[in-house]
Amino acid sequence: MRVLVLNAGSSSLKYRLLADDDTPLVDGIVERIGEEGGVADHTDAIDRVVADLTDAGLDDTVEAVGHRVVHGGATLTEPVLIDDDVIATIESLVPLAPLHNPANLLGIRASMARRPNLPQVAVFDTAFHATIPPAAHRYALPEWTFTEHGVRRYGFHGTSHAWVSRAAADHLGKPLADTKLVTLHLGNGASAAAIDGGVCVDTSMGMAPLEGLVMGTRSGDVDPAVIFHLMREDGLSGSAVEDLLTRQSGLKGLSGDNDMRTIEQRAGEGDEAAKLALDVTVHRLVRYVGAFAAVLGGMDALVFTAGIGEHSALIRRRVCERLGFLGVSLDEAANIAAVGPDRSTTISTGPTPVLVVPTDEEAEIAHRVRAVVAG
Ligand SMILES: Nc1ncnc2c1ncn2[C@@H]1O[C@H](COP(=O)(O)OP(=O)(O)O)[C@@H](O)[C@H]1O
Ligand SMILES: CC(=O)OP(=O)(O)O
Ligand SMILES: [Mg+2]
Repeated sequence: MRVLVLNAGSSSLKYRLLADDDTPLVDGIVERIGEEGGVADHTDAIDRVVADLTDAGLDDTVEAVGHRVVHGGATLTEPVLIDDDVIATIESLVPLAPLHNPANLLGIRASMARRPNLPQVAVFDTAFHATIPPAAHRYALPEWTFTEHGVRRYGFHGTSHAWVSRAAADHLGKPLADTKLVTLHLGNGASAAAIDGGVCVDTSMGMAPLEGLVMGTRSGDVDPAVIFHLMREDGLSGSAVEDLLTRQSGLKGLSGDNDMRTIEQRAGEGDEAAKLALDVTVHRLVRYVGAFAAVLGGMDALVFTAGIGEHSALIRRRVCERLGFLGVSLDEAANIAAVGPDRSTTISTGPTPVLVVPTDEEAEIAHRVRAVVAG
């Protein structure tokens, strides 16, 4: 079955048409959406996909469409055929994934309007994290916040964490069922996961894709007191604080730029704000790796993936340098050679392997789509 996959992230739209045997027939990415030098918004990005498929003469050959959907909430924990109820649920979760679910819905609606007779399947970032036990998914808040408002940790990037955990076990030559992994998905959004025997037991993102690591424009962890303080002292409204934490913070808040390539270049030229952005990013990563190694009771391997994880030798080096106590010993030649790989690479010679594993959310989504359509 030929599957078209639409993977809308906060800053990019990745798309791929996969043949029966997974060969990519059309493969593209629209980057820096809404930024200088990029297209204006996700609607323009979708137009680019349609044009690309049409130019290739393949638009009519699509047999099913797979949509990455970031937030599936408490009920959508498996890939599903999209109908009106599914759309309504995804829409109701927009406040919890404001940078993502609207883009995912745009893709779904555009695709359903153009091809109403094709099976359209939603694959959720949250699904892989549904196994996280209450000790890790509940916040220390009163029960009603959970029962009435679904306040809990959901976790994101699950499609990627699932894919790279299997690929990492393959690369190590170990059964996934016997492997404890910490996976770091470092893209524009970033999250860590603790995976025990293929089952996710903890992750750094929370109710929304806002908690945890430092991201392109998102703060990651902040003391909630910061929010009340700014509301009181600066008169910020709730939505102004939300905008501050989701769109004006992270790398962008610290340095003015949200693209890691630019920040690395500026830091290399001695720019203090860019250096601080790197320092805070690295420190937060080290903190989560240590915490998740403790959660797992030991780590068989550490995995780097996604845009920064796969391409930034600098971030990998700086994190690994601080993990000697966990059995990591960086192989710098392998680390540098791992830049831009299309296969997994080991970059630590210590007892604990560190792997660079290219993620493939599109392939993972296509497999899920075939399984749903096959029933
Ligand atoms: N060669 C590179 N060196 C450092 N960072 C890189 C490199 N290539 C891409 N990146 C970073 O990867 C991030 C985007 O990752 P990606 O996984 O594509 O994001 P998205 O969350 O939009 O899917 C950006 O911060 C970008 O600067
Ligand atoms: C959930 C999330 O943060 O996704 P992305 O990294 O693609 O923005
Ligand atoms: Mg992404």
